[in-house]
Amino acid sequence: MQERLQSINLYLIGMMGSGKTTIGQILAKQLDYRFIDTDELISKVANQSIAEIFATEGEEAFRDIESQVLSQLCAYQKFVISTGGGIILKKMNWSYLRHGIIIWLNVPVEELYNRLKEDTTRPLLQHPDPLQQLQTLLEKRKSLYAQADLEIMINSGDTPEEISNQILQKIPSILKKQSDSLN
Ligand SMILES: Nc1ncnc2c1ncn2[C@@H]1O[C@H](COP(=O)(O)OP(=O)(O)O)[C@@H](O)[C@H]1O
Ligand SMILES: O=C(O)C1=C[C@@H](OP(=O)(O)O)[C@@H](O)[C@H](O)C1
Ligand SMILES: [Mg+2]
Repeated sequence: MQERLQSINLYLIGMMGSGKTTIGQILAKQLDYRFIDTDELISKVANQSIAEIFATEGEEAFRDIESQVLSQLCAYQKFVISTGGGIILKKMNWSYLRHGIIIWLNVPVEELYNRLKEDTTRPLLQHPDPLQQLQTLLEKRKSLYAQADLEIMINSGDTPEEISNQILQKIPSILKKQSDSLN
């Protein structure tokens, strides 16, 4: 599989709580790839948590840093890159994501809510009705996530290891599609 992948990066996209950060680390180990999480890198570069960046500089400033970080990452190879849920919002970001294989972790909104209801680190969920907020965000973003090369439908109860294995199983079909389109 590593040989067939030819060091191409894998980008995980999807809603907050879909497991991008968790599954990206497992997938990277399985592929002998390096792992990076855009949020983690942004936090390091800004020397602030994501919540602090939203509070002090606002979402737009965060989105600009997110784009810059992504633009630099696509120069590297052999990375699994877990993104933040809103990375798909900027059109420009798609030109960076398209350097690699884009994988959408599609998780039902009720499951996202169960995972994140006690979480205080996602500023967009600090809302009087977080379930409604997740539904609204997904409605706005769904057609963008659907532009991924691969959609992984996740049911509650699927473990991160199972999901990572499912991704590994499905990657060859994407590589085939890509090589067919070059012929
Ligand atoms: N397959 C899974 N089953 C159960 N809980 C999960 C699963 N994947 C992730 N989680 C949990 O959900 C929360 C959000 O996961 P995270 O990887 O941070 O998602 P994201 O990066 O997409 O926001 C974490 O508490 C994580 O442990
Ligand atoms: O969906 C979003 O707009 C966001 C998702 C977060 O990352 P995760 O998807 O890893 O939670 C983080 O980038 C920020 O809070 C904004
Ligand atoms: Mg994350």
